[in-house]
Amino acid sequence: MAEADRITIEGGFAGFSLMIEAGRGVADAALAMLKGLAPAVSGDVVCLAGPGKNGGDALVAAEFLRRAGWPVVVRQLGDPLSSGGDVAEAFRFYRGRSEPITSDLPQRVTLFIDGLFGAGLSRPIQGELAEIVEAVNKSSARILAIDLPSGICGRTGAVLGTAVKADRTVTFFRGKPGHLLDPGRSHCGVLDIVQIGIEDTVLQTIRPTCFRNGPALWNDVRRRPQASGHKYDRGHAVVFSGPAARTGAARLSASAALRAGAGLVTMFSPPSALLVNASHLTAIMLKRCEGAEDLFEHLKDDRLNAFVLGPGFGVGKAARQYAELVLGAGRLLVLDADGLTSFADDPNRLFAASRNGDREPRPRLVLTPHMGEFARLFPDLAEDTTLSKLEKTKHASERSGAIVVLKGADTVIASPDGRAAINDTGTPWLATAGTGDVLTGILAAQLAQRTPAFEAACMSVWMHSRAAELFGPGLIAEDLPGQLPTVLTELERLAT
Ligand SMILES: NC(=O)C1=CN([C@@H]2O[C@H](COP(=O)(O)OP(=O)(O)OC[C@H]3O[C@@H](n4cnc5c(N)ncnc54)[C@H](O)[C@@H]3O)[C@@H](O)[C@H]2O)[C@@H](O)CC1
Ligand SMILES: Nc1ncnc2c1ncn2[C@@H]1O[C@H](COP(=O)(O)OP(=O)(O)O)[C@@H](O)[C@H]1O
Ligand SMILES: [K+]
Repeated sequence: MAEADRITIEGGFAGFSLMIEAGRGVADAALAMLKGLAPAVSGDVVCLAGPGKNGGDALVAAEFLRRAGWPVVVRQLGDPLSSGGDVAEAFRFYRGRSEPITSDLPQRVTLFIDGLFGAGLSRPIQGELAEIVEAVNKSSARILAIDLPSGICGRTGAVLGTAVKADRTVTFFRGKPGHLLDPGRSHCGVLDIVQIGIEDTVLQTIRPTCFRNGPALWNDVRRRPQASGHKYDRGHAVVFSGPAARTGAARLSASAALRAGAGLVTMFSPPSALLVNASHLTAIMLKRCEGAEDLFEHLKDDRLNAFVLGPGFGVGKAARQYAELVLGAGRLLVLDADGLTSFADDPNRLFAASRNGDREPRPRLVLTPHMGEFARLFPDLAEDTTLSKLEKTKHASERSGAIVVLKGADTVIASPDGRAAINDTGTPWLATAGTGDVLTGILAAQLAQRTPAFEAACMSVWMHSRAAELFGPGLIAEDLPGQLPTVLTELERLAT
């Protein structure tokens, strides 16, 4: 953002004009929150203004709200005139009441506007400032945060000391990692992104590598059936089944793979589980696979191009051997659950198989850990409290040469080439047994259709989340594949 700001100002746009536009955007969001209330009988709109430009934005917003007829009071931290520059100008722009800030907040407040700290937060909020933040959070008034809820780190989403819990946050130009990563995301409430005069062309200079996950990132490379195509054009996905008592996870994955667009899906099953799998499968094919030699034979069919290993598979030597064989044969592999845990004692063995001797590999391996599984493969990264979830995932991807999908409410997807995406869609109903297995199947389908692996992972996470949103409350893993046709229809509509 500092760079975006600099390029814009260098291009002839005054810094204070950016602040005016930012303050106007905040005032508009405030007016939307105040809609239906009458200024004459409402409590005050209290603008908390910090010492930096975040406070400057608050002062500008305060002036626009005052002009709109609202009873506004500014509670000021520090001396804005001594800050100089745009902040001093903002202070002169504001013509209303201003008092020094204390933890003794006004009694009748309709709305707090939090302009204490934004991108410039440089240390934890402590002492009386922490008391002020706690008092704001405890009040029954609604809270609108400027740029970031004060106390949230924009780079990591972490709470530094304590942080405002906003109902709504207005940020400028683009969202930042701290808006999308927990706990920052939950402190933001509804996120509004307002344009303040910074041109999109600045991105050509800045070349960002981190994105908010969404169709704009990948819908144009999404594969779809061609008019004259046949099923093999859409790839042949394979899911490894676990033993007789643990076959459900692999079937969830396989049915998702078929729904998500793989032309064919085959389950590779140990002999003990053939009967139970056979009694449940229809369009999905079934093959016996007992040990490395069997798999080696099967891999001679080079139409089998994308594999899922892990859901319900069991931890141990078989998983390690199968993963190495599949990668060694140049196939694409989604490794999940038990497949990941099987390499806990020797993650480097997995990373070597992932690179497969290539000097500049195109990733063929996708790892889909939740935080617990991630800690088994990357214990040092998991423990490092200085790293954000985004940074942990990026390091893990670089180290392993694989696409890493670190799951959770704020799933992060990273590629060894440095690109990363944060997903902020989906519902908490996804926190239910087996939804991760469904994700592996959706992913295998995209890989089978030869979508580049990073885009395949991003789109799969998004489709999975969208399926959950469409189903709504009461979701169980089995419900997700049935929503995929609607998700695909929506994506088709967006593409045309
Ligand atoms: N394109 C842009 O970059 C724009 C930025 N704008 C605003 O500018 C903000 C960034 O402004 P600044 O860089 O001035 O930073 P801030 O306004 O976020 O705060 C920086 C000030 O807070 C102090 N501070 C930081 N952490 C503290 C703590 N824990 N306790 C006490 N004091 C602390 C610092 O010493 C410094 O004086 C953005 O968040 C946004 O609201 C807008 O004016 C519009 C344009
Ligand atoms: N609170 C949440 N909000 C949104 N998505 C969630 C939430 N919790 C979990 N998920 C998603 O649900 C899935 C759970 O996968 P996983 O942990 O592997 O479970 P399982 O092994 O039971 O399938 C992941 O895709 C994850 O991102
Ligand atoms: K703020």
